[in-house]
Amino acid sequence: MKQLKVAAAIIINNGKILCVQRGLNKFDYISEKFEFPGGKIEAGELPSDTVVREIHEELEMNIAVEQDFLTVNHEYPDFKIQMHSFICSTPTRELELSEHISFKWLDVSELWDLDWAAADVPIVDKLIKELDQ
Ligand SMILES: Nc1nc2c([nH]c(=O)n2[C@H]2C[C@H](O)[C@@H](COP(=O)(O)OP(=O)(O)OP(=O)(O)O)O2)c(=O)[nH]1
Repeated sequence: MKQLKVAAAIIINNGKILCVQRGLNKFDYISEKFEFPGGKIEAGELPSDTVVREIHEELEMNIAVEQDFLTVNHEYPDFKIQMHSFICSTPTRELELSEHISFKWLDVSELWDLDWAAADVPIVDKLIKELDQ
């Protein structure tokens, strides 16, 4: 089975977390799901560099990586992913959507209002455990 290596950014600005929605996809289990922005790690690239590059490409946003958060291994029906996630900061909430169909800036307590890609569920759980007080 194909194994993807992905890096994703949990971008926090004034306590709100950026959540982005994927468009229609050939795999119904990721189609229109919410996720953290990011993408595939290129050969020789550090995962923390992947998130800075991808967030600039996809959202025209400049972020700073603050800390390693969680690495998730998830098996979808057609492929496996290993996803590294990082807590990141950004000086402004300005962004330009190019690959996603919507976005929301949410408090951690609101994260479960969204329909997340399955691989993101452990990240959302950990954010709620660590940040919701
Ligand atoms: N970026 C990102 N991808 C995620 C998350 N959760 C999750 O299951 N994925 C999956 C969806 C994709 O299959 C893969 C990420 O690859 P990608 O962003 O390059 O997406 P893609 O397959 O649409 O891209 P491409 O082949 O068109 O370049 O990981 C997440 O939180 N962020």
